[in-house]
Amino acid sequence: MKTPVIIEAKEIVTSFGDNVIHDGVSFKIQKGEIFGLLGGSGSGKTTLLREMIMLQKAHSGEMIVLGTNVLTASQKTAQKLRQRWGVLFQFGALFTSLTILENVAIAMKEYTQVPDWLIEEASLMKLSIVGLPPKVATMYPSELSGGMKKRAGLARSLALDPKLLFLDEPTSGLDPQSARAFDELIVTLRDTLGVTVVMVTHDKDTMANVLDRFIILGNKKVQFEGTMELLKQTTDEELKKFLS
Ligand SMILES: Nc1ncnc2c1ncn2[C@@H]1O[C@H](COP(=O)(O)OP(=O)(O)OP(=O)(O)O)[C@@H](O)[C@H]1O
Repeated sequence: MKTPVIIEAKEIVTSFGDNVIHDGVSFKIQKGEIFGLLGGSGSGKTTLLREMIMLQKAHSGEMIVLGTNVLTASQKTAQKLRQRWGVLFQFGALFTSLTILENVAIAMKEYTQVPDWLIEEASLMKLSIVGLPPKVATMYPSELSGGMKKRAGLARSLALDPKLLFLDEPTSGLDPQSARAFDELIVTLRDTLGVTVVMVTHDKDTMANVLDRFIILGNKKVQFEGTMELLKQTTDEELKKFLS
């Protein structure tokens, strides 16, 4: 049976004024994979991710996410769609004046009619899924280490039980040990919750150990799409840089 496609980018063109960032970018992300957006600095990885989650609009092409072309989606469709994915931005962005439990509970409070006691239970469960102990619930972001903050951010992105997760540079700013532990957590989440994960990363270890497939952006186009095994066979000197 063919694996369903969760995201398909077709001939995406993006420009900021005269500055063309993507000029005909196409790729597919399949259900259940951990997919990477790679490329040199300024190649347009984050912009592509922002286009998938409707924070930015491509100039032309199609960006089909969970069956909807997000470039032409109505406001109502867009609002519903946003509840079907979770996002963890590079700088975590936890609300500093709220406890960790309150941070995790925000989306549930806003988008569901679930009673408060159940939201609290569910939030504690999300914390446990990402490997944080219950005592963290009453703490504030400033009291947590970088790795714990990332985990709390991840717990928050899981609040509405999304089947799709977007992560922007998830291991940046973490020490090597925390970064590898976070990598393992991503794989565990995919294996246990069945989420599809899309991430921007520069991290060579993440690339080798976590990603099932990835694209490499360069010269405004997709220079490579496939697995690490496939990349190892490349003779292209520019692409080889992603192996070392
Ligand atoms: N809102 C914006 N207005 C103007 N230019 C922008 C905007 N957002 C991004 N750019 C430009 O688009 C290009 C791609 O940026 P983007 O952040 O997507 O690259 P990236 O591959 O994620 O880079 P990095 O790895 O350095 O984070 C850059 O040249 C950037 O300056």
